[in-house]
Amino acid sequence: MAGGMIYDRVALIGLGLIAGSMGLRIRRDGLAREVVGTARSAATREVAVSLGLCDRVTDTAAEAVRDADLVVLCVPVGAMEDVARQIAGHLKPGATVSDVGSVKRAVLDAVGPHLPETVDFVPSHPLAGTEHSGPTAGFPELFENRWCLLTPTGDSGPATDRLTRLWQAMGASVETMDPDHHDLVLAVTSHAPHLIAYTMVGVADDLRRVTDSEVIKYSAAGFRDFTRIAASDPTMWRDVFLNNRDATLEILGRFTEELFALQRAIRTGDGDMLHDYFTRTRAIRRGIIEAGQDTAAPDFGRGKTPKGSAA
Ligand SMILES: NC(=O)c1ccc[n+]([C@@H]2O[C@H](COP(=O)([O-])OP(=O)(O)OC[C@H]3O[C@@H](n4cnc5c(N)ncnc54)[C@H](O)[C@@H]3O)[C@@H](O)[C@H]2O)c1
Ligand SMILES: O=C(O)C(=O)C[C@]1(C(=O)O)C=C[C@@H](O)C=C1
Repeated sequence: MAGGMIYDRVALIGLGLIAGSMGLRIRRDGLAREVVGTARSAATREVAVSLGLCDRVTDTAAEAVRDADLVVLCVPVGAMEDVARQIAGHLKPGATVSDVGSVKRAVLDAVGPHLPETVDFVPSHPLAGTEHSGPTAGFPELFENRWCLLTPTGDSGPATDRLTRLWQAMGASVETMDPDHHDLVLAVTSHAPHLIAYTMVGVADDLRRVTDSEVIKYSAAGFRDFTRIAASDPTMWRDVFLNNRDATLEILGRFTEELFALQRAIRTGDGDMLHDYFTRTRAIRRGIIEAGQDTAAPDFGRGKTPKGSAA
């Protein structure tokens, strides 16, 4: 469904999974008159144009943001400051600058100080992704039925409203949130789970010598899901952990305590404890489904075929 034109010119910096999905959706539904993209490598820029992720590409970020009324930084969290420095002197007065980083406080602190007072900075985080990265990974339905969290600070009401309309037109439900609170919530729901998946797949890899290829051959569904998550982009996830250190360490501390309690129950044969624990966690899953938030069907994104649509 077309959402009508919301911006005149949108500039996407870094042409990977998220920027690609935004560009395809914005162009498909006419949400901007023009989408300009830029990436460091000429090969990525060429692929982006050939796939229609943007109308045109520029060699530098400084050129891409010229006359753009929305600029979205779609690079790994650790690269945001460098990009902010490159674009700062070239932004159109009155423009909105946003980003899609998975961590919000560190990006706010890294980008904010470089931006002129004539622009509004409205950070965003679409809670949508896959384990694939790069310009070929994007698809226009990525944000459909997903949350997008905005963490504006200061006086950016009209800019936030307009950006909200864009994310909604791309299929997302939008909420605003305090950046530190965002980082704590995401440490629980995304960052720690990714680290646990990385660890579990690492353990299986260590065991390979003992089990030969059985770990892969007899991979059950739970472990397969872990391997999908653990196949995510290494640069992106390195930057997430380095930039959401305190919240992630806080959650991992709690995780370790719970793990020890379960370990003890197994060792002492405390079946009641295990049963009670698993009953509690099952209720949480059922609550998510009843709230209609189980949009992350296992195949969604993998085959780039949204739930319910024909392959
Ligand atoms: N993948 C996900 O599941 C997901 C979900 C939500 C948000 N995010 C966030 O979105 C951002 C982009 O992630 P993605 O999945 O699209 O990644 P991606 O790897 O698909 O794309 C990142 C792009 O940034 C470019 N890039 C990397 N380092 C750069 C640098 N130093 N300077 C300029 N460009 C650079 C890469 O070449 C690539 O074009 C990240 O901040 C990530 O935390 C990712
Ligand atoms: O489905 C996936 O592959 C994801 O991991 C996406 C996911 C997540 O849900 O944790 C990963 C990182 C983001 O910042 C947002 C979404």
